[in-house]
Amino acid sequence: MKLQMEHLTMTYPTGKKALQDMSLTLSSPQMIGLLGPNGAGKSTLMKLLTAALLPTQGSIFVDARPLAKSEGALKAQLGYLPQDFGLYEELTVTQFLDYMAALKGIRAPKAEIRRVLSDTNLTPQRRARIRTLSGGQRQRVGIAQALLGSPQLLILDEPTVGLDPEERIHFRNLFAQEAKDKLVLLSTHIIEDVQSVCDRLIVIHGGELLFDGRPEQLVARAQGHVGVFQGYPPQGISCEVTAQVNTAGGILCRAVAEKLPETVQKVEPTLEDAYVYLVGKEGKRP
Ligand SMILES: Nc1ncnc2c1ncn2[C@@H]1O[C@H](COP(=O)(O)OP(=O)(O)OP(=O)(O)O)[C@@H](O)[C@H]1O
Repeated sequence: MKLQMEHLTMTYPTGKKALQDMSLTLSSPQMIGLLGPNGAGKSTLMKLLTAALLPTQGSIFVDARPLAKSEGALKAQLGYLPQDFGLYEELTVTQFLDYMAALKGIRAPKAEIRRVLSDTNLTPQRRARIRTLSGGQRQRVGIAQALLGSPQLLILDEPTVGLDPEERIHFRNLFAQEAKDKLVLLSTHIIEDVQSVCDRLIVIHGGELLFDGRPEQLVARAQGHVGVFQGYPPQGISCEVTAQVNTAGGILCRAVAEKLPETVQKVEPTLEDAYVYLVGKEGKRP
């Protein structure tokens, strides 16, 4: 599957320009992490790709056909977890998945529901009413409905929100497994979610594309811009602290900056440092 976005612009009726002239091509199999600060335009991009919104300018092609002409075909291959999805509070988990399976036209729903319940560790809750579930369990129901029918395209808007660290690792591995033969696009604020599993990262900020490439290419951009300060960085140095630790010798701060003082010990950037460096630099742009 190939999704092409050409010069996509989305301006909401309020006048807010949420995406500006975005051109990207996504092809399967691949797991792509979509990163960006709050309000960057990640959900807007995902809504455009799932035809939940129409762009004000630009075009989307699905396997070289315009999205407007292939919407039915796209939806048949799509598993989508929106950021705010409505759950039917009075249904049990199985009833809800059964309903979603019917909407998706899945032929043997029972076996498929059993599979997604097991993949999302929800088998023990299968008979629980949705209103009785915890936040993390509700999120897993959302993921389960996206996985129904093994769609070729998975679009997951912040799938790990509300999940505990153990569950996050489980889902990270599950999505990576799915991406072996599918196209998986997931948005997140959590760098660890994309660190070891995504082949490709797309970073957007203020509706514009800041970076598109492999994680190690993003890391390379921050080389020479990450240092460790003994104590807090002195006043007057424009930098962003990405970590701090208490040691026997006092506090050590890890910070990224466009220009570090000569005396600071430079260290290898992590992906998180590189992301903070990229987004911070953009935020300071006049
Ligand atoms: N329906 C809407 N009407 C007007 N403006 C909107 C609408 N939806 C989103 N926006 C604005 O568009 C911009 C991009 O929003 P979007 O939800 O796509 O960002 P995001 O990257 O997903 O943010 P977050 O990480 O906080 O979920 C924001 O400034 C937001 O306030």
